[in-house]
Amino acid sequence: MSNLRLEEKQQAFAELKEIKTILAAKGWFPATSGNLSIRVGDFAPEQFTFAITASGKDKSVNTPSDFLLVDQDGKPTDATSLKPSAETLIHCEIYKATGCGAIFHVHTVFNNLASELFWERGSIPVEGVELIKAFNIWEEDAQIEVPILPNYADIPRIAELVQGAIVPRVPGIMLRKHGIYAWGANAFEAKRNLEAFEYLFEYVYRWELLKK
Ligand SMILES: CSCCC(=O)C(=O)COP(=O)(O)O
Ligand SMILES: [Zn+2]
Repeated sequence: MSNLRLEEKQQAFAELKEIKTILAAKGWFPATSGNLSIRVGDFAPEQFTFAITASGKDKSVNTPSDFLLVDQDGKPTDATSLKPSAETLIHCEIYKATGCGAIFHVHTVFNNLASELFWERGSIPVEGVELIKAFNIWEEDAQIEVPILPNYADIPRIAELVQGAIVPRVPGIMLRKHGIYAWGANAFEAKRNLEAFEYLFEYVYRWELLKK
């Protein structure tokens, strides 16, 4: 491995560790759920590399074997005994579709409830809430729809739906009764977007109950 690549890898692992620690403190990785990735190096849709959490780990604990590098097909780039996240193929499709720099996935009660509440609509509507501006959408009373995909047990079946589901100005997709994938140009933006989605899902769910 070249020195440059080693440095980039170490930097990506350090960033993932920092984000993982912050999100774990919010209780957003219950029961080993969730996965995080950051792209490393240049991007071309047919060839790129990213650092991702290893599968099945307790994401509230930091160990020397929490992350590994994979290629655009989700295959480890270096010899390792670690297994990449079971949901790596979803990350691959999001990178290919958006060219983003980081993707964070969490399971929370509010994102699960919101996805079930609006499952038949196919998307979670959010209207006029200030935090929509976190997505760099500045119009007054903006309305967005967060796409919801079915939570098939077979991850490749979900992965093949990802590109068609993505709405350009909405940096996230929900899997039904599973969790949100939020992305951004870098880790800062992906974290900001993830936090905005979680706030908006809680708002939408509570507002639906209040209206009844
Ligand atoms: C007990 S969580 C079920 C799998 C999942 O949805 C998830 O986010 C974690 O999977 P990983 O392989 O990334 O640990
Ligand atoms: Zn998951």
